Amino acid sequence: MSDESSSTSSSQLVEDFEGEPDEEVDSDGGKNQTGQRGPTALSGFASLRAVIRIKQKYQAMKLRRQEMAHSLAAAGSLAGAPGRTSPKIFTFEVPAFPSVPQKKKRRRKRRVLFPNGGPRKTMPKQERSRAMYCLYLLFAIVFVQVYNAIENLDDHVLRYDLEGLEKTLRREVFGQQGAVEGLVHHLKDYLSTYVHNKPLVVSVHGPSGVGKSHLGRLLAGHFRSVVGDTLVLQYYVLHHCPQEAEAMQCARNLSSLISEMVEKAEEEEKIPLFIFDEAEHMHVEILDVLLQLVASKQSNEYLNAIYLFLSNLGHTHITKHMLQNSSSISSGRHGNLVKELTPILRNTLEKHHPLWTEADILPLGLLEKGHVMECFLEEITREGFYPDHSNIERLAGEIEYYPVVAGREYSQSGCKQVVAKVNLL
Ligand SMILES: Nc1ncnc2c1ncn2[C@@H]1O[C@H](COP(=O)(O)OP(=O)(O)OP(=O)(O)O)[C@@H](O)[C@H]1O
Repeated sequence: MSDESSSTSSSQLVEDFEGEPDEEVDSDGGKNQTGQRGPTALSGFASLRAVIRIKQKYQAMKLRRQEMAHSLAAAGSLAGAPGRTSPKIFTFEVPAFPSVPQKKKRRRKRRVLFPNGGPRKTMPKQERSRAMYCLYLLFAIVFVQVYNAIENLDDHVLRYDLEGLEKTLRREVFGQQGAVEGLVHHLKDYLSTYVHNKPLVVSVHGPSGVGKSHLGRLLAGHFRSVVGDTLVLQYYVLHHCPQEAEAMQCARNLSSLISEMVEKAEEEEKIPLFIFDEAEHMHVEILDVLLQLVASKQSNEYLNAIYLFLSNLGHTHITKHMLQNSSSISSGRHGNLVKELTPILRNTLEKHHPLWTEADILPLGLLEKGHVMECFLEEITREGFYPDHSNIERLAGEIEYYPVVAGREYSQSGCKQVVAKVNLL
C-alpha cells in the first residue's frame, strides 16, 4: 500500500472529525458548553479526543485492509492463479499486490539427542553381519586357490622347460621357424593344463632332407632330459618292424609297450613322448592300434601323452605349393603356408588312414640354398674342419636345386646330402 493513499485517508479522517465536536458536546448534554468552560481547555480536550478517534478509525481501516488482502490471497491460491486485483476503470496506477507472508523454513538440528541416563553419550555401534566375515573368508580362499593353481601350472610348464626347447629348436633347425613356432605352441597349449580330454597328436610332413628326423631327435633329446629315458619312445618302423608279415605282432608289442609307458608316466605324474619316424612306411595294423590308443577315452593315462608322427606323406603338395607361391612366401608367412596346406594335406592323409583325423598337421617347407650352407657350416664345425666360406659355398653348389623362382633357389634334397659330402672331405 502506498504512503500517499494512507496519508489521504488519515487527512479525510481529520476532516470528518472536525465536523463532529459540536455534536459530541451536544450529546453530553451541554447546550452551549463553550460558554461554561474556558475556550482553551475545551479545544485542548477536544483535539486529544479527536486524535484518539482518528487513531482508532485508522487502526480499524488498516485491519479491514489486511483482512481483505488475506481473503484475496486465499481466493487466488484456490483458483490456481496469483491473486490480483485489477481496476474496473482504466487508470495509470500500478495494481498493488497484497504481500503474502512466507513461512520460514525450519532448519534441522544436526546435533544427535541421546536419551538421558545412559552410561556414555556415544554413537551406537554398527553391528556387522557374520555373513560379511564369511564372504571375506570365501574371497580369501578362492584367491589362494587361484594363485596356487596358476603357480602349479607355471611349475608344470617350467618342468618341461619349453622356453629352453624353443631356443634349441630355433638355433638348430634352419629355415623352419614357422613350423618350430607351431610345434612349441601346441606343446605349450597342451602342457599348460593338467586335465586333458585327448592326447596331443602332431603330425609333421615335408619333403626329404628338410629336417623332420632332425626335429624329432632334438625333441626326444629334450624330453629325455626332462622326463627320463624310460618315458620317451622313438619308433622307426623300418628298424623295429621291417617285415610286413610280422605287422600284427609288432602292433601288439607296440600297444603293450605304450600301455606300460603311460601307466608308468601316470605314477610319476609325467607326460610321455612317442615319436614315430618314417610314418609313411607304417603298416595298417600298427596304424589301427595307434588310432585306438589315441582315440581311447577309457582312462586318464592314455589322455596324458604326446604323439609325434614324422613322414613325407603329402610332400608333393608341399613342394608344388612352395614353387608356385614362392613370391608370396617369406620366412614370416609360415602361418599362411599352414593355413593353405593343411586342408590339402588333411584330405590326402585321411585317405591314407583315419589316424590323421586325430592329428594337428604341421608342414615343413623346402630349404633354400642359404639354409643348405648353414647345414654345411654346422656339419663342418662339428667334424672339426676349418669353416671356410668359399669351401662351404662350393659344397652347397654341388647340391641340386629347383629352377630359381622369384629369386629363390630351393634344394631338391634339403640338407640330406650334407653329412655324406662332409664325410668325403
Ligand atoms: N632344417 C634343417 N636344419 C638343420 N639341419 C637340417 C635341416 N634339415 C636337414 N638337416 C640336416 O640334414 C640331415 C638330414 O635331415 P633329416 O634326416 O632330418 O631329413 P628328413 O626330413 O627326415 O628326410 P627324410 O624324409 O628323407 O628322412 C640331418 O642330419 C640334419 O643334420
